Amino acid sequence: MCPCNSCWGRKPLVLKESANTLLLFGATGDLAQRMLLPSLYGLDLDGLLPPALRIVATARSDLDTEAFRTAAEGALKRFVDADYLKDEAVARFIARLSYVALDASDIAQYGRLAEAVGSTEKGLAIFLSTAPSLFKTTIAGLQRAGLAGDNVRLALEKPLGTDLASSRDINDAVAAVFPEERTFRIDHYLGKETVQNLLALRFGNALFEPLWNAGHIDHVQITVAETVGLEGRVGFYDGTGALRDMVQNHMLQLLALVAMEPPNQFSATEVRDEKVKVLRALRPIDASAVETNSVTGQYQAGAIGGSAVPAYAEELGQPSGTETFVALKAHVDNWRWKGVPFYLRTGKRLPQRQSMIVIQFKPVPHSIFASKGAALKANKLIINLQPQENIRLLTMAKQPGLDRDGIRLREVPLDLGMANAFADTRRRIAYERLLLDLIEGDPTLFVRRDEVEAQWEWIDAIRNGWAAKAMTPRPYAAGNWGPSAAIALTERDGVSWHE
Ligand SMILES: NC(=O)C1=CN([C@@H]2O[C@H](COP(=O)(O)OP(=O)(O)OC[C@H]3O[C@@H](n4cnc5c(N)ncnc54)[C@H](OP(=O)(O)O)[C@@H]3O)[C@@H](O)[C@H]2O)C=CC1
Ligand SMILES: O=C1O[C@H](COP(=O)(O)O)[C@@H](O)[C@H](O)[C@H]1O
Repeated sequence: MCPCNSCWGRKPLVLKESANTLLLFGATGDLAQRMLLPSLYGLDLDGLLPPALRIVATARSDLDTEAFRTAAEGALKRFVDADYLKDEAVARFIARLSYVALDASDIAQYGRLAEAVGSTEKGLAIFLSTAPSLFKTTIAGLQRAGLAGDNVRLALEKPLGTDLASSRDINDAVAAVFPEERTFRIDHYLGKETVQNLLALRFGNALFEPLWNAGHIDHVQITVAETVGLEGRVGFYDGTGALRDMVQNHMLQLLALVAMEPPNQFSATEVRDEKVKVLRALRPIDASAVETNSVTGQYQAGAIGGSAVPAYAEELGQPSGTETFVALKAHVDNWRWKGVPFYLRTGKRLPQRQSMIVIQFKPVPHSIFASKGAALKANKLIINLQPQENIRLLTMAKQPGLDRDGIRLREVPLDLGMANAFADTRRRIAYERLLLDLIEGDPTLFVRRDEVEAQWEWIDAIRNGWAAKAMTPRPYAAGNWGPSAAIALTERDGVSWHE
């Protein structure tokens, strides 16, 4: 912590030096192969990794360094766009890698890891891309092997618990060895370019902030729709469900970024202080509110893009009460957002992959065009996170022409998008930003303990409410936007989901 004795320990002591070793747990896993190794390669390609950085990979599989390097090269060939695979860059990256086979649950084996890592004096960044059930022993093993000292940072992948109690348990185990300023909790949505661009849009322009409140905004919609189903993560997903898999982390982070007050600077403490205030101001959706403010669903057999898709229970191999879809109507109880609903929805096997935030502004107070028969639509700001990354402001404009009987208006998008402005920039994987920040020691885009715990507190109330009201997921056919009750959730307020 900061030694200044005047900031109540809130100010992080930022470790300015880049780490010279990255220790990657779970290096043979899906996340490492699909995202982490390609991200590290991308950083290396662009000359962003410290020249001397070594990457020590570890997992249970009985491989040696040569075999791991071959597997890593295979992963790059599969998951990196061929345009960016340059022989020289691949060879340079692969040469950074070494591998140590280790059963992370056996604390006695960590000595071998310490040997491979060597001195931590010049900074060690550790990334746990393993199941959370391994976190406690891993942390104990690292400590015992001398891999947890002052120059060591620890990054943890989600899920950080399954409820507030288990999350506290993990956080306590981490905090016993790694102080908060050296703990980097990953939410990969914070690494997405458009998510960071949301902050630039809000706080880099004079235009939006004066309107960014209940006086001018009617409601906010946040949609994270996926076409994929279980993708082989049977045990994990069925024990988790959409609320805990997506809302607890990614969607609440998006909501917090939309709703937060301007931090006085773009730095870790200030940004996270503002986000946590929003999370704490979320009105609980408890047993008295779950039936009106939440809808859950589970996909049945259907079709997406013309291809037949089996039901969730069929993919799982047994009946289940787990929700694969959730829609919520949330409120942030503070002055800025008084009376403004935040509608959230996420689900698997929806018609298209689409993540977006829609800010629906209120209509103009009086239409001067009504007497001429022209209809006005209220402005809408649409922030597309994926698959397209762009920001559009829907505005009203005059339809060109000499209309004798009046004036015709139409809705036109003002494209504030990155697609055109940065057409020559390589689209980065979200983990590139996060891995670079971990290596360099900047925690701004990582989630602080109080944020995670505020998120869980809100989620636990919803789950307890569902249990108290014996709510079970409603069926929806794969390829639809969830059960019809999710449409009714907004239509009751005269609002339609933006599609
Ligand atoms: N995959 C994804 O898209 C996402 C994953 N996550 C989270 O990231 C973490 C990793 O996910 P993912 O890569 O998909 O999981 P996988 O099951 O594909 O990989 C798990 C990794 O952990 C290693 N491992 C398992 N048990 C041990 C052990 N006892 N000792 C040492 N290593 C062990 C495996 O090694 P080996 O194979 O050699 O046994 C493997 O490298 C999970 O917590 C997951 O929830 C979060 C967001 C997205
Ligand atoms: O964390 C998770 O995120 C993915 C969706 O990530 P995205 O970047 O592709 O939007 C989701 O599929 C997965 O279930 C969840 O665990």
